[in-house]
Amino acid sequence: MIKTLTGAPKIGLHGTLAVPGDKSLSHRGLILGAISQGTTTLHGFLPAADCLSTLTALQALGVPIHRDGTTVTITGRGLHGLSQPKQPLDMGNAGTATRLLAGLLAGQPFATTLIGDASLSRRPMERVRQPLQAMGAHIELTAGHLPMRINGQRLHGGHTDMQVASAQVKSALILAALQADGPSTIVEQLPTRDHTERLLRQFGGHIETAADERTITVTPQPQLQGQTVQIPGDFSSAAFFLTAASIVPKAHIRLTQVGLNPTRTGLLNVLQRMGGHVTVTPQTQTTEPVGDIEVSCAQLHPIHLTAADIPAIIDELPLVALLAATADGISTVSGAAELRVKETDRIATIVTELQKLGVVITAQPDGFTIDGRATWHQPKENLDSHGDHRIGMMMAIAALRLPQPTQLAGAEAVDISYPTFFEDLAQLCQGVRV
Ligand SMILES: O=C(O)C1=C[C@@H](OP(=O)(O)O)[C@@H](O)[C@H](O)C1
Ligand SMILES: C=C(OP(=O)(O)O)C(=O)O
Repeated sequence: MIKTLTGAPKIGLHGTLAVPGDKSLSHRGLILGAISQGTTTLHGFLPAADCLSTLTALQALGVPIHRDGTTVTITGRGLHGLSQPKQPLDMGNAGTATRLLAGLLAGQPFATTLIGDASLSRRPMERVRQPLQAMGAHIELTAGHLPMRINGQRLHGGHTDMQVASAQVKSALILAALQADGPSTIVEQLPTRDHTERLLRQFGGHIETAADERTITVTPQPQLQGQTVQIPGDFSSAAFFLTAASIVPKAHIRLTQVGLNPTRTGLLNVLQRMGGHVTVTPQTQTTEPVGDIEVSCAQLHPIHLTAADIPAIIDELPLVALLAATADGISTVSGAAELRVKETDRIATIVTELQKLGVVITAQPDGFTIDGRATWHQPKENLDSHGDHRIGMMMAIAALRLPQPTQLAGAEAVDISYPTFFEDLAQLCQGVRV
């Protein structure tokens, strides 16, 4: 689908917005609800394609799930109550769903096959197969990719040193460890988002994180109890508007009830370091920290990010590139080779798309260099999401700096994580001043 983007809003961006629920927490709430006893209710669920892939897969595993808008009710089947699906589970575009379910299904007493769309079928799955195999799992891949055939086994607890900084792999190992015959220790290279750990504790699981924030111990065979979960707004969705308000002249917006888990909010630190105008007002914390964020336009300065910065900003790196493309100097991002194995090779797609606007950006194997001092121009061809939701939304924000309208090809990709993105953006473009 080609979408016309209207170009720079004359009055800037204004107003107050509550972005939809968190994608990572929506996946996890469904999965933990499915393997608990009793009813789980998710409020603020994200009804986007990725999370609906998880919902449908769990229904095919015999879990009764009812959705009414953003409220989801799950009748838990317990850790041992899933049943063999009649067909392969189609995970669509969702990397998180695939990796997490691989960990869960590795310990179930039946065989399952996971398949996905063309993008997901190119993404690496050896990263979950290898450590799960060390716990006794039997998983066959197709040249390292989907289709994935999982022959469920009795799993063994043990020690895993993770080879990649990935919350998806960590969460797969935690879900496997719940079903193992003894305790498991998982050591991360760098701390990654800890939603699985926090939510599992809420459901009654026994999981401990050491003071180094990288060593996790899981005690198996818990009696998980269904919960009521309030899912906060997705920081990664809010990030598009944090960026927009920072780079669009006269902008001033407020985003409410946003998840502020510190393992996710690297973009706030980046904006502060770049000279952005951001104010955070925390609310009462439950399982996850939540708060409001106010942001207005500022002249940004260059930034240099390295490997240790990356996990807390992994999905926001396209936006870091956009911010850097307006800064008054040269910015660098390194240690971000993981970008190459997301929905697209995001280093390549960021560079291709921003170059269409005259941005001076060079790809490196593990990041990029951007000189923000170049003058932008209207693109000579359509902007393109390349089928990647975050690239499409980043370019829609970039287009707010252009004097004339532009066209975005593949705009339907936003449905993967933010189906109402264009409506919410239009609301801020016409917004009431805060
Ligand atoms: O665990 C999660 O919910 C996610 C983890 C990240 O992937 P990796 O952990 O593989 O980097 C992130 O890119 C993805 O959007 C969601
Ligand atoms: C990488 C992402 O998601 P996933 O890995 O779940 O496909 C994303 O949402 O940017």
